[in-house]
Amino acid sequence: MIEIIKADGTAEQNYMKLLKSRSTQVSKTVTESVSKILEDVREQGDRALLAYTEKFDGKLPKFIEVPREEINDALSEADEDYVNALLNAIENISDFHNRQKQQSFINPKQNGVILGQRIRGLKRVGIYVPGGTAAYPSSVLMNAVPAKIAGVEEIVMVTPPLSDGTANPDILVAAALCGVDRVFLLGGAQAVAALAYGTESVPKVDKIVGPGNIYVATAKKLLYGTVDIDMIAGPSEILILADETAPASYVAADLMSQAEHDVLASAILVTTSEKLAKETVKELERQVKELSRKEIIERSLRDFGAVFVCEQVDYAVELANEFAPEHLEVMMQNPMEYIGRLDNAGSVFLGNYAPEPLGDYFAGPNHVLPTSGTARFFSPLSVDAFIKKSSYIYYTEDALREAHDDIVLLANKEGLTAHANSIIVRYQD
Ligand SMILES: NC(=O)c1ccc[n+]([C@@H]2O[C@H](COP(=O)([O-])OP(=O)(O)OC[C@H]3O[C@@H](n4cnc5c(N)ncnc54)[C@H](O)[C@@H]3O)[C@@H](O)[C@H]2O)c1
Ligand SMILES: N[C@H](CO)Cc1c[nH]c[nH+]1
Ligand SMILES: [Zn+2]
Repeated sequence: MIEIIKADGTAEQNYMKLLKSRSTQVSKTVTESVSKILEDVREQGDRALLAYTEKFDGKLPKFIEVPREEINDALSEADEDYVNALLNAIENISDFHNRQKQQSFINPKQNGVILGQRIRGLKRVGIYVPGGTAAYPSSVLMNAVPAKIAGVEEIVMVTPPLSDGTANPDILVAAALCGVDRVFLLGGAQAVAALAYGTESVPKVDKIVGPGNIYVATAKKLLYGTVDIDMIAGPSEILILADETAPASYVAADLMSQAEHDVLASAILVTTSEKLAKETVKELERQVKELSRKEIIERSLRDFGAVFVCEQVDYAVELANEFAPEHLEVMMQNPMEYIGRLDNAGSVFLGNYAPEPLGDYFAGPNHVLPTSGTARFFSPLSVDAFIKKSSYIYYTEDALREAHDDIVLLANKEGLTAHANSIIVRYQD
C-alpha cells in the first residue's frame, strides 16, 4: 500500500518529481476542461451554470441560491450538540484570528505633514466550501470567521449541491452561525467562474478564497487577475517527521486522516527509525480496514504516499523543508526544538497530541492552507486576505517647499519632466 524508501539523495528527488507531476500531469487535461468551463460561464452565465451542475453534481437543484428561510430553518432544526461543537470551534477560531487584526495608523509629523494608512474589509468576497466527495462545514468556519473579523461587507458562499439537488443542512447551519450573507448551490470550476465574472443570479466578487479539489484550484489559478485569490489550496497533504519515540499507530492514523480527502492527496512519513517505518506500514494495513473511505485512502497512499528512512535528523528536517507540505507533524522526542528550523509548511503540529484533525476542526489556526509546495511562499488563510489598505499623504506648503529640490531631481533623473513640473509650478511667482 505504501513504499518504504531509504533516503539516498536520488530516491527522494524522484519522489518529489512524482509529487509535482500530480499537479502538472493532471493539470494538462484539467486545465483544458476548466478553461472551457470558465469560457462557457463567462459567455452564457446561468445557462452554463445549470448545465455544468447537472453534468457534474447530478440532479439540478430546485434553486441556485438557497432562500434565507431555508438557512434559518436548518439552524432551528439542527442538533444541539452539533451547534455547540460549531460554537466552540468558532470561539477558538475567532480568538486566534482576532490576534491577526491590523490597525489603521496616522503619523502626524512636527512640520505639519500627516501620513497614514487606512485598513478596511473588502466589499464582497466569495468563499468556496468543498462538497464533492464529502461536505466541509468546518471550511465555512475557516473562511467566514476571518472574513467577518476583517469587516468584509458581503460574504457570498458557493458549495456543491447534494446528489439529490438539495443543500447540505450541516453546511447551512455553519453558514448561519458565521453570518454568511448569501449561499449558492454551485461547485467546481463553474462556481469559481460565476463568482469571478458574475452571472444573472450570482454577484461578481472582489476576491475568491477557500479550498477545493484540482478543478477548483485550477479555476482559481486561471482566474487570478480577473479577480483576486487567496492561494492555491488544492488536494490535502501531510508530512510527518518522526523518530523512534513516535507511536506507529498515531503516525498511521494521522497519515490516513489526510489521505482520505482525495485520491490526489499525499501522505509522507520521514523518519530516522527503520523500526517505526515498518510498524507504521503494518498499522496502516490494520487500521484502514475499519475506515469508511478505504478505497480513497488506499489509492492515495499507493499513488502519492511514501515512507522515507533517513540516517540523520538534520537531513530529515531538510527534506521536510524541501517538500514544503501543507501540514507538517513533528513527532520527535523534543518537538519544540524544531520550530525555528521548519521554514516551509502551511501549519506545523507539535508533539504526539497535536494530530492534524485537531487543526482541521478546532484548535483555532486556519485549515485553509497552501499545497503543492506553495507553502514556500504562500501563508495560511488569515484576516490579511480579507482587507485592503490605502495610504494617505498630507503636506503643507512649507513642507513641500523643503522637499522641492529632491523631488525635482529624482523626477528629472527619470526623464519625467511633467512630474518635476507638478512640484515646480506650485512655487513659481
Ligand atoms: N488545502 C486546503 O486547505 C484544503 C482544505 C479542505 C479541503 N481540501 C481539499 O478539497 C478537496 C475537496 O474535494 P471534493 O472533490 O470533495 O469537493 P469540491 O467541492 O472541491 O469539488 C467538487 C466539484 O468538483 C467538480 N468536478 C468533479 N469532477 C469533475 C470533472 N471531471 N470535471 C470538472 N469538474 C469536476 C464538480 O463540479 C463538483 O461540484 C479535496 O481535494 C481536499 O483535499 C483542501
Ligand atoms: N485537512 C483539510 C485541509 O487540507 C481541511 C479539513 C476540513 N475537514 C477536514 N479536513
Ligand atoms: Zn482534513
